[in-house]
Amino acid sequence: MLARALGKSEVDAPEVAESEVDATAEGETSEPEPIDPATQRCGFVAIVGKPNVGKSTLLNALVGQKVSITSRKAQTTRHRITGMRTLGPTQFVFVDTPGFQTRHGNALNRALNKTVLGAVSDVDLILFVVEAGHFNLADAKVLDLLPANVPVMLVANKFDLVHRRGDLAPWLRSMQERHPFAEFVPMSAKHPKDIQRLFAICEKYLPLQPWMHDPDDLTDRSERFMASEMVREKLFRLTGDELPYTSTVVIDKFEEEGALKRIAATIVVEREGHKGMVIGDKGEKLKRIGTEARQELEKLWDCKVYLELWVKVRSGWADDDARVRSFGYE
Ligand SMILES: Nc1nc2c(ncn2[C@@H]2O[C@H](COP(=O)(O)OP(=O)(O)OP(=O)(O)O)[C@@H](O)[C@H]2O)c(=O)[nH]1
Repeated sequence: MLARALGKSEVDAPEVAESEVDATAEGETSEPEPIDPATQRCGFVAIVGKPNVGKSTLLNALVGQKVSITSRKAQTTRHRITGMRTLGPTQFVFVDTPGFQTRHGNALNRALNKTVLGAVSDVDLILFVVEAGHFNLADAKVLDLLPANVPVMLVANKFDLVHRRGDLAPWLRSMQERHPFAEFVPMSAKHPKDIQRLFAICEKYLPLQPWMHDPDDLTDRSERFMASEMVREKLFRLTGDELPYTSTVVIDKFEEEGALKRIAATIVVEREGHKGMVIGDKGEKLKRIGTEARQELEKLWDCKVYLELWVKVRSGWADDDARVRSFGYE
């Protein structure tokens, strides 16, 4: 009840709606009553924001723990979907926005921004995530790119880090002047109660239409994609800020032998110096990236994984349109 705690009059923000959506475990009992298609809601929700504001944490919390259990279904919609969640009569389909890159105008950034713009232009709702109480040029650049015809909800995340909550009211008021936000939601992506409240607020923005996916589905991403994302996550987590975002991961081999998956992946970096950062002293960094990614994949798929990692330098790949495409960015 964070928005409520702040009070509508205090922040002069649009009313926060209550609804019957139940994101608790009881809401997902194994044999729920069938929902009449005439009362079903289904729609696309995009999560955008500058790096590090908590988008991934939020998405994982919204989709639930099983986000990474992949089905083998081919992509059937016009969006790149990262996850979905069906609660009560409503199916929330979350679409991928690979991060707005506003720093450089190279081919990779152009491709990413195009994908992002394509992804958000025809969704039903955009969650614009910022850190509660903060707004800088990087946030403004993302906000500037958002289409005018889609409702945008301001998610003021990391509310738990705001010590003087009264200070947030003037900040929220100043945010109202920046964009005609549909709602203001101070919250913490790490608090399940806030996630439940966010579902309830989002629900009414999704159109009344039959579900597009099985209510038990959580993602339609391939296992191959999940493997490259997992390596990428460990790569960036373990190299910190030193490694430029232009580094990427390519899956060279993905084979299944009974209960074993054999994966070979290449981490592609731009400079010889970056290669050293990834490999680390006596190869210790690369080994750790591999071990951590493998352990998580094993947990995810509940099977043995053999993961082989390579590092290659492809100088200037982020500036080369054809190469960007060859690495899977449209
Ligand atoms: N205290 C607090 N920390 C949070 C919250 N949400 C996310 N974080 C932390 O913020 C950091 C960044 O979170 P991510 O989810 O990786 O952020 P992101 O926006 O996806 O980042 P990029 O992938 O760089 O775009 C992580 O250390 C999270 O644990 C929150 O509500 N409260």
